[in-house]
Parts: sequence; C-alpha cells; structure tokens
Amino acid sequence: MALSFRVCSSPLICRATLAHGDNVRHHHANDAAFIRRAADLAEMSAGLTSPHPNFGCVIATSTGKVAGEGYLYAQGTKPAEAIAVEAAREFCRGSTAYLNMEPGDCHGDHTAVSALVQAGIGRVVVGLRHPLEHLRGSAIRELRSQGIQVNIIGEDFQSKVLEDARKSCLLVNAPLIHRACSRVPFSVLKYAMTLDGKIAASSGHAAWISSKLSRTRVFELRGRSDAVIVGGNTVRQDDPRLTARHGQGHTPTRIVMTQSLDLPEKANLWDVSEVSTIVVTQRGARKSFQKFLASKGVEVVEFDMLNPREVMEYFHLRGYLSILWECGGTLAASAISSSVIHKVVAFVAPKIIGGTKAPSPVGDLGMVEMTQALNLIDVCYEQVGPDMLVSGFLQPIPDLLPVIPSEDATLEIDPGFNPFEASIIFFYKTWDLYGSFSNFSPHSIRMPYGEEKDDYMTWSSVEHYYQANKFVGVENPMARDCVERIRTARSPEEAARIGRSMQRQKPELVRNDWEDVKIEVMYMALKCKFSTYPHLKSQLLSTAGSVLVEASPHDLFWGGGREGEGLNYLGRLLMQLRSEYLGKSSVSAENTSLA
Ligand SMILES: NC(=O)C1=CN([C@@H]2O[C@H](COP(=O)(O)OP(=O)(O)OC[C@H]3O[C@@H](n4cnc5c(N)ncnc54)[C@H](OP(=O)(O)O)[C@@H]3O)[C@@H](O)[C@H]2O)C=CC1
Ligand SMILES: Nc1c(N[C@@H]2O[C@H](COP(=O)(O)O)[C@@H](O)[C@H]2O)[nH]c(=O)[nH]c1=O
Repeated sequence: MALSFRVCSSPLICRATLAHGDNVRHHHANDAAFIRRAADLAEMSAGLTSPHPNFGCVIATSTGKVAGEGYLYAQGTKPAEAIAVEAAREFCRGSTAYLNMEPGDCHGDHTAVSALVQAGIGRVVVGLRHPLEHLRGSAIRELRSQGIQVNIIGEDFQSKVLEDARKSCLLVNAPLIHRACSRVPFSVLKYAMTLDGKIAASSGHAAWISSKLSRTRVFELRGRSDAVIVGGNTVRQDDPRLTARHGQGHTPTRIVMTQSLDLPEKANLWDVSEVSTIVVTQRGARKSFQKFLASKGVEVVEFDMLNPREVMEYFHLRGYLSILWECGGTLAASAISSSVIHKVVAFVAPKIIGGTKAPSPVGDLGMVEMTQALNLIDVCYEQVGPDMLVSGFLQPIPDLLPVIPSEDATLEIDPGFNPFEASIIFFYKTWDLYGSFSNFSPHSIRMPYGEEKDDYMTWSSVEHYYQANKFVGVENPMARDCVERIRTARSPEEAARIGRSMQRQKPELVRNDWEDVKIEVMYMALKCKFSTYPHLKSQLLSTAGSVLVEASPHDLFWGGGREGEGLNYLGRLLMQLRSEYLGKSSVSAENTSLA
C-alpha cells in the first residue's frame, strides 16, 4: 500500500490523519532500523566462509526491544532465523522478525520458516524477496499460509526511510542478485593510486602506493570474493601472492588472464599448497608451459576468444558469485569496455610519483570528450589511515521489482509449462534448483565411523563424511585429528578445504585403499542422505527420465567438466540410486563402470 497525502478540509479529520501519519512514520522508522540491522548482521560472515547468500534476522518485541539476532555463517549451517529464535526464547511469541531477505529454504525442509512459525512469531518484515526464481516467494507464501502477517518492503509499504533500508538489503546480496539477473559474477575493480593518478612508477614498481591499513582492507575484500584476477603483466611485474592474509577465513581462487602465456617459471601464484590458481589463456598458447603449470597443480583453461566477458561467463557457470579485479590499467580498460565491472574501489594515497609513462588505473576506453566519462553512482568516501577510499557503482544493482515470474506464476500463465521437462538436469551450487543433489547440501547423515561398523556418528553433510573417510583407519594420531577436524568443520566448504589440503600436503595420512573405495563411500553416503530425507528422495525420483550431471567444470571425476569431458561420477551415482529406488536396479556402486 503506497502512502498518499491529501489536503483536508475538516480540522478533526486533519488531526486524526496527522496522528495516523505520525504513527505510520514511527512504525516505518522502526521497521527500517531493524531491517538495516538485519542487513548488517547478514554481512557478518563476509570473509570467513566462501561467498554465499547472506541472511540476517532480528527479532523485536512489540515494545521495540531487540530480543534475538542471528546470521548465516556459511551455506548449510543453521539459518539466521533459527539462531535469532533460539536467542529470543520466550520473547518470540507475538514479536516481529526482520529478515533482510526471504529465506531460501532451498532444500524443501523449511528450517527457517518452521523456526519462526514454531516460535510463535506474529509478524515478519522482509527486506527483499529471494532473487532466485525457483525460491522466490515460496517462504513468504508458507509463512502467510501459517497465519503470520508478512510485510515486504517496497510491495506492502513504501517510504523514503524504508526505501533506504531496502537498499542496504540489495547491497548486502548484490552478488546473488547479479547471479539471478545476469550471466556474469559481480565484479569489483580495486586499485591503489597516487594523488597524481599513477598505479606504479614509470619503472613499473608499485610496492607500495597505499598504506598498510589500506592493504589490510584489501585482504578483507579478497576474503569476500570467490576469486581475485590479474593480467599477465601484473604477474611478471609484481609476482603477487593475492592471498587474504587475515587468518583462518576464506581464501579466494587466484586467476591469471594471459594471451601469450609468456609467464615466469618461478612465481608465487604457482604455489598452490594453500590456494588454487587458474590460468585462463588463448587456445593453443605455449603448450609446453601449460604442461609445466599443470605439473605444479595450476589449472589452465583455454578460450577460443579470450576476453573479460567470455571469462566471466565461464566463471559464472562455475558458480562464482563475486570476483575482485586487481589488475593493471590494460586489463581493467578491457573489462570496463566489456561491461563486466560493476563496482570500483579506489585507494588514493597522498603521494606524487610523476612520470609521463607511469601507468594509470584504467587504460584506453576510446573516449574523447568528458561528456563520455562514466559516472559512478552511490559514491562513498572514507578515510583509511592516510589514504582516501573512494568507491561507487559503475552499474546499478538490478532491482528485482517488478517481480520476476516464479515457477508458480508461470504455471498460472501456462499450465502446460513443465519445470522438469529438461532431458539433462545440471546441478552444482546448493542454492540452485537441484542444489540438494550436491554433496555440499546441508543435510546431515548418520553413518558408521571407521572400522567399528555399529559405531554411528552424525556428519553435517555428505561432503564432511566423504572427506573424513580419506583418513579413516590410518594408524597415525594426525590422521585421527584430521578426521575430527573435518567432522567438526563448520561448513561443507571448510570440510572440503581441510580434506583436500591435507591430502595434498600429507599424502601419507590418506588410507591406502582410498582410490578403490571412494565411489562406494560416496554411494553409501548418498543413499543415506536420500533415504533420510523423503523430500529429497521425491525430488530425485521426479527427475526420472532425465540425465543428471554435476555441472562442475573443474572436478573431472565427480563432475561433468566444461565440455562434457568429465566422468560425472556424482551424476551417475545419483542416477543409479534413482533407478535402485524405482526398483530397476540393485547393483552397488562398485559395479558402476567407467565406460
Ligand atoms: N597499484 C595498483 O593497484 C596496481 C598496480 N599494478 C601495476 O600495474 C602495472 C601493470 O599494468 P598492466 O600492464 O596494465 O597489467 P595488467 O594486469 O592489466 O595485465 C595486462 C595483461 O593482461 C593480459 N590480458 C589477457 N587478456 C586481456 C585482454 N582482453 N585485455 C587486456 N589484457 C589482457 C595480457 O597478458 P599477456 O601479455 O601475458 O598476454 C596483458 O598484457 C605493473 O607495474 C603493476 O605493478 C597492477 C595492479 C594493481
Ligand atoms: N601496489 C599496490 C597494490 N597492488 C596489487 O596488489 C598485488 C600484490 O598483492 P600481494 O602480493 O598479495 O601483496 C599486486 O599484484 C597488485 O595487484 N594494491 C594495493 O592495495 N596497494 C598498493 O600499493
């Protein structure tokens, strides 16, 4: 309902309308403040876990007191709403829950919604509908069907103060919103320049322009990104590490974009013991160097047309939500021209280096008049130590109003629409439509531990169980410690990170028969998961007739690869399980052939 202001002729009505208006404004200010707080909370896990949809929840009593708060730590961990409900305890009854975004509940278990319903929450205020089409509106419908009053900012009520609060909800999930609306990840171009606009001296030397404090902020920015990208020249000139040196948090993948592949043999980026590196290059470039990189554990991806757009579309398909560009001006200009940069973050240091040949942050864009200049929007200025941090958007965050038609809405328009019609079903990221097929989906399983077949334990996800099994039964305290670290990892991503890095760094801790048993281990875990959760089993059965492919372009064993070159073992095991459920097969995973 939009607010409207009318001219009154009756003083009585006028007073009443004014009083009502004051009341409405007061409510709006309260709602806006709590929604902004929910958005702030949603950002609390930034840099600690890999980028994921950000959720925050505030529960406020009818007197306007905060009774409980929560935020999602990582994909698959306890929902923000459930944490806030636990904190607010008996104060939940009749209170209002403020959510920056509609809960995803992407696995059909409605944990977030159930927590609110069971706690007796009276009203829910939602900052933003879920941006992904297959999730959009479903939690809101569910809450309403349970008798809870749900107000959506921008739909059920509007005002300047609420609009600002809604903007903070858009900002905190900008990468996810971009994922929903475009085919490229959310990209931030970051650079440090002197007051005279140089990113290095004429010699190319650039360490350092910005202060230590500013560079610490860069580590935080890296921690919030799925990947950091640079061009070939920056690798040759700086030999960067591109790590987020801020403790135990998330470390982004490093990406190098190079046409020539004329890169040094010795480079910090080729050390992949802690973080992986992907080199994207022109098809056919320096095959011998490609082999060298592969021997170092660096992944090389060839492109027929190496340009920022193709590269970003590729990483979008790989599930990347956000990319930090830390390249020089040459690649930055190319990326801006290709319209893949959404935000710019510039650290301006109070230094002058001069030099007509010293590089600047953005190379040639082909513009000749100031009227052609790109204007940043929503610009922010912040002093960081001696430097000034200027940031702003090159493209607005796409607003999802008016509503993108959901599956239900499409069905209403076209009853012949069949969402399950596709003959190949791809799944990968847990928040996607078939995300619950992923090992990383937040479904815990109870499985035996080690040799003691009747000693059952709960594992937070299939991935936890799978990774831990690499080290099970090995007579070494470090192996046992590894299993425990994986078992207690706070997210499937963490479990995978520990399992993979320990396997790389300490191969002697991996059980001898791992290669022989890993498929069976995975199959048993999947079987347990789909048998434990009836809604997952139904979803799996609903795909009957379709080929299931894990759309992981880099895992060529479990995934299908970029061009179908992967073995797609995860897809195969799921299809095998499906046919077992349908009574067509009772073969075990051991019999799954490589053919
Ligand atoms: N102060 C700061 O914030 C930063 C400063 N720097 C400084 O900048 C200087 C390097 O700048 P610059 O030369 O611009 O480095 P870039 O990081 O922009 O690298 C340019 C290279 O990127 C590769 N590339 C691949 N595809 C493309 C494409 N479509 N368009 C453009 N480039 C592509 C090419 O590599 P190839 O030649 O291998 O084919 C090209 O030579 C260094 O002195 C470095 O210290 C760098 C980053 C940040
Ligand atoms: N010179 C410069 C930056 N340069 C960027 O940082 C990279 C080096 O990262 P690392 O090896 O991880 O420390 C370098 O290659 C370039 O991308 N960044 C800044 O915040 N401030 C600076 O003054």
